[in-house]
Amino acid sequence: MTTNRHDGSGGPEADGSRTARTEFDPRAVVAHDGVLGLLNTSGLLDAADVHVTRRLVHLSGGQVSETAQIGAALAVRAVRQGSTCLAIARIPELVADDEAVSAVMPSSAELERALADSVLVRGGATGPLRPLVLATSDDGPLLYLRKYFRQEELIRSVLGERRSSRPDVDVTDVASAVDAVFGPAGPGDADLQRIAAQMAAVSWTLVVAGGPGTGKTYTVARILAVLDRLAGGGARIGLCAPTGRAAAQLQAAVSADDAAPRSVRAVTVHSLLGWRPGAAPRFGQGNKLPHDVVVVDETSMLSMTAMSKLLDAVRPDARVILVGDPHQLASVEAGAVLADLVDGEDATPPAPIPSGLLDDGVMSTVADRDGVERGVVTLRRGHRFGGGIARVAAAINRGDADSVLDLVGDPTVTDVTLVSADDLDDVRSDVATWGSALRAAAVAGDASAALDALDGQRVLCAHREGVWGVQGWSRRVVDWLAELPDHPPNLSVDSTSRHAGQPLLVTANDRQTGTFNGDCGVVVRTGLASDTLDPEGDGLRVVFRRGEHLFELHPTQLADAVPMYAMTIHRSQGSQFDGVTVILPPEGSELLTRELLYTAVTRARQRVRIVGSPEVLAAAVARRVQRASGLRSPIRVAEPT
Ligand SMILES: Nc1ncnc2c1ncn2[C@@H]1O[C@H](COP(=O)(O)OP(=O)(O)OP(=O)(O)O)[C@@H](O)[C@H]1O
Repeated sequence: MTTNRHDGSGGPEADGSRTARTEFDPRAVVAHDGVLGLLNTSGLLDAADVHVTRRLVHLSGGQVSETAQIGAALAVRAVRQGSTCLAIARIPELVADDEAVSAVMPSSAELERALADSVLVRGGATGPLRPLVLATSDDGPLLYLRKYFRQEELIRSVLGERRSSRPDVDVTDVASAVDAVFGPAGPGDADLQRIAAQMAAVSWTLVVAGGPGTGKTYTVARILAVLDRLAGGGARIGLCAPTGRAAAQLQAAVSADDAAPRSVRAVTVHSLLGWRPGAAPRFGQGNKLPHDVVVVDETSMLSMTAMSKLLDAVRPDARVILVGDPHQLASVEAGAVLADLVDGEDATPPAPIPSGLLDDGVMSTVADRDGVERGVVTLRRGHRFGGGIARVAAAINRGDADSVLDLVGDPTVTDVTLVSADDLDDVRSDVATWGSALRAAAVAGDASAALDALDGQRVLCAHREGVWGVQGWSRRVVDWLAELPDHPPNLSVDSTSRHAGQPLLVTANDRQTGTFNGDCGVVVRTGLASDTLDPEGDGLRVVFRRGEHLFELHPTQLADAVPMYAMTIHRSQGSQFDGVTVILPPEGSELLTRELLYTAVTRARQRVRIVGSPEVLAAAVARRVQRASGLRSPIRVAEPT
């Protein structure tokens, strides 16, 4: 059984706040002297950043200036915060208006000079250890921990190599396979799903990007059918996703789509690679994966390390299709590879597209023609929701806070509203409607209706802890529900007893029961008898839905499940609900970013209520996750590596 940390907890500094450390703070370095100790006390560095830096300095065997040590510690910090490197030009952002930090922090130019001269970058007399790499890029100098530089290099070189040639296929065969799967094209039909399939046939690597409900899974099922036809049937297809839950959902979606080849099975990326904790993956450079096509779903959640292992393991003559929404939250580990690939600039141009593949007239109407030619097809037509949600989501992505505020305040836009935290009557009424529907269906033993009710509404919080986090809002929802006449009065947030209508969140992967971290189920009566669990557990079952399929478990089979009355936005990734209530904290926080807000709003199919102030909402739209990486533009390294 494994536990995925993808719940927004992210460790003690998960809210991104920087506060000065007291001596009892576990992130404080005990013997903190020197400039690193000072930066630790100020809250900029964690103990881990300081300890790793001291170790690197010790191993390098030479004198390392304080300035270079600051650079090393900031590079460690950058990885801890999700970047693959330190963007040295952005040092002033770290200083902000903190006087203590400003007094000791070198300028970007001083830092770059000190690093270029340092044994950490150049190597010392005692050995070849050079733990840091200094590179230049269009975004200014970048400082890497060597391990991450190597991973990025591998991704760059494998993708560059794959871009330089194309599979040897006949365009007339492609046209007939695409017609067979999609039906004949209409005149001037600029159908991006169809274009994605045409490009997949002639590309070693294709990115299929798009927001929720734009038909990514639908398109992948058809791409696989096209590729299978071109291979004469029997193409070996590896379908994978970063988490167990995403893989299970992908499997359910693909199985329900008649277009997809029947034999495909979705697994986690780790399982595809035979990658167990603490060991190297079974498949890699010297032992390539057998598949002809490898599809990665929810690629936005894939870390750079996992992407580098995957690309190392695919055969050069296997197609790779990366699918996902680049605007969503990135991996909890370092890297935002999908967003980098979608927005980045390639060092080498792609091999020419075979003539006759794409209709020139059709392509002249495609807005992002350059993207298509680079092998990045972005689907834009929403098939699931429209109206206000799509407009608000688009404005959030553009960083257009004024439009977001106009839309949420516009009385004609009824599907997205902003409500004040002092006026929660509507939210309370939504919760009551949700709870009563859940309870009624569960007491009647109607699993399908109970699961429909469960997904009818969800409270999503940016934070896990605190009054405005999952902790506080779960209590609030429970208090509201306990006052309803149809609910048991002894409801509790952390109850271990089960009752009909209780929503549950699974917190760990469990192969035996086929449940995954993040799955939500509901306790229903089986018709046998009681409302609460008796010692044998008879009378109640926990039901789950996977695609079209329902399954039930005895409550005692679920070792890792907790009552769920609210959840973090991180954990809601990959799920959809009819209505969503997004709780913003009263004060803006570093965690509250454009990506987080976009992810929350796009979980809803029909309506969104945002609880918070216009100021905090606008600040969230303006705050972008800036993960530094060298995959966005060509980079150069002065030192031999
Ligand atoms: N061209 C199409 N014609 C008809 N229905 C479509 C088409 N494209 C997508 N759909 C339908 O739209 C819905 C959303 O599609 P799909 O699940 O593939 O989107 P998605 O981008 O994978 O969404 P998510 O990111 O939320 O998983 C599905 O019911 C799908 O069958």
